[in-house]
Amino acid sequence: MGDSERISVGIIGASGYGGVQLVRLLLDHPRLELAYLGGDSTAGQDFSAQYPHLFYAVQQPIEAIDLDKIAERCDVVFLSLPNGLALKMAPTLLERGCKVLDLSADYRFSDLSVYKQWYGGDRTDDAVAETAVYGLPELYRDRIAGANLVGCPGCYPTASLLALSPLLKQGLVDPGTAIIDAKSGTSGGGRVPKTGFLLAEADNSLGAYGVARHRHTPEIEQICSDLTGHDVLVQFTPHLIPMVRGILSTVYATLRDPGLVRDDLLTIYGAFYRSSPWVKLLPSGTYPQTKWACGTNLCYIGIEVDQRTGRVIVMSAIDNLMKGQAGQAIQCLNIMMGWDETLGLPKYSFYP
Ligand SMILES: NC(=O)C1=CN([C@@H]2O[C@H](COP(=O)(O)OP(=O)(O)OC[C@H]3O[C@@H](n4cnc5c(N)ncnc54)[C@H](OP(=O)(O)O)[C@@H]3O)[C@@H](O)[C@H]2O)C=CC1
Ligand SMILES: CC(=O)N[C@@H](CCC(=O)OP(=O)(O)O)C(=O)O
Repeated sequence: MGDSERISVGIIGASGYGGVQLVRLLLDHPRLELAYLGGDSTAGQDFSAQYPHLFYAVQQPIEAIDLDKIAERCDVVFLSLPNGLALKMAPTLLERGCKVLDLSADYRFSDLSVYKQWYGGDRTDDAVAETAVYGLPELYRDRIAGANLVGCPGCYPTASLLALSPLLKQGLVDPGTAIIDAKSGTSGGGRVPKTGFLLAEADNSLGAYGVARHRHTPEIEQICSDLTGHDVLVQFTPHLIPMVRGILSTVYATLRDPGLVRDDLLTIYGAFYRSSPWVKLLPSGTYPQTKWACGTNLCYIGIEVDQRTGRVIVMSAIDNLMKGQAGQAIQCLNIMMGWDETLGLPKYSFYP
C-alpha cells in the first residue's frame, strides 16, 4: 500500500455515541475513508438526520446490515453496538478478509466462561474469540500490531488499568489491596434513552451504582491477573457524575515498600509509559481533571503517596468516548496498519 493510499472503513452502530465519534475521527484521519455506515432502527435515514451539525461533511445514508456487502466495500469494520451483537457479525467479516475492531465487551475476555457468567448468552465463536487481542495499546501494542480482531476495552477499565498497571507490573503493591473509585459522565451510558440519564435525574446528583457487581470488574481483574501472573481480585466502584464526557479513576493500594515516595513512583511511571504518547504523567503534586482530556485521546495520570497510611493514590482522567472508546479504537487501528499511533487523533482539549 502506498504512503498516501486510504483504506475503506465501515462503522456498524453509526448512530450511537461511539459511532459519531468514529465518524468525527475518520473525517480528519489522513489514511481512512468512510465507506459504510450501518444501523438498526435508523437504517434508511441519512446520517445527518441523526447528527445535523455534520450535514456538510457526511452525505451518506445509514444502511441496513448486510455483512457480504460490508465486506465487499470495507477493509476495516468498527462494531459499535450493544453487547452480544458483535459476536454474531465478527466471524463472517473476518472470514471475508476484513479487520474488525469491536467496541463492546464481546471480544475482551480470554476466558469465555467469564464473559458468559457476567454477560449471559451462548457463544459459538470460541475459535474466533481466541484470536482476539485486548485493545489497550499501552500494554499490548505488539499483539495489537499483528491482530485482525481487537476487543477494545471498556471506558472504566482503560482509565483504571492505565493507573494501576505500573504498580502491578513492577510488583510495587499487594494487588489484593487495590481499590478503584471511578466516576463517569452520562455519555458512558450510550445514546439509547434511560431514565437515570435524564438531566432532571442526573443533574445535581452524584451516586455509586453497580456496587460490588459491575461488569467492568472481571475485565479489570483479567488484565491485572495477566500482569502479575496470578489471579487478582480488585474492588471497583463506579459513580455517575453530572457531566457529559469524562472519567476520573482514583486507585488506592498499599505499597510493599513504605519507604517509596512520590518522586520514586513518578520515575517508575515515566519509564513504564516512555513509549506511550497518549499517556501524560503530570508533574509532582499535580492531579488530573477530566476537562483536560475532553475531546482528546489522552490519559492524564497524577500520583501521590500518603506516608501515614503507606498507600499510593493514582488518579487518571480520560474522555470516555475517546481514549475510553472511539479514540482508542482508532489508536489500535493505527497500530494494526503499521502507522504512527497518534495519526489523526486529537490531543488538545478545547477547555481552558
Ligand atoms: N459510551 C461509552 O462511553 C462507551 C461505550 N462502550 C461500548 O461501545 C458500544 C457502543 O456504545 P455507545 O456508542 O455508547 O452505544 P449507543 O447506545 O450510543 O449506540 C448503539 C448503536 O448500536 C446500534 N444497534 C443497536 N441494536 C442494534 C442491532 N440489533 N443491530 C444493529 N445495530 C444496532 C444502534 O443503531 P440504531 O440507532 O440504528 O438502532 C446504535 O447506533 C457498547 O457496547 C458500549 O458498551 C465502550 C466504551 C465506552
Ligand atoms: C455511565 C455508564 O453507564 N457507563 C457504562 C460504561 C460504558 C462501557 O464502557 O460499557 P461496556 O463495557 O459495555 O463497553 C456502564 O457503567 O455500564
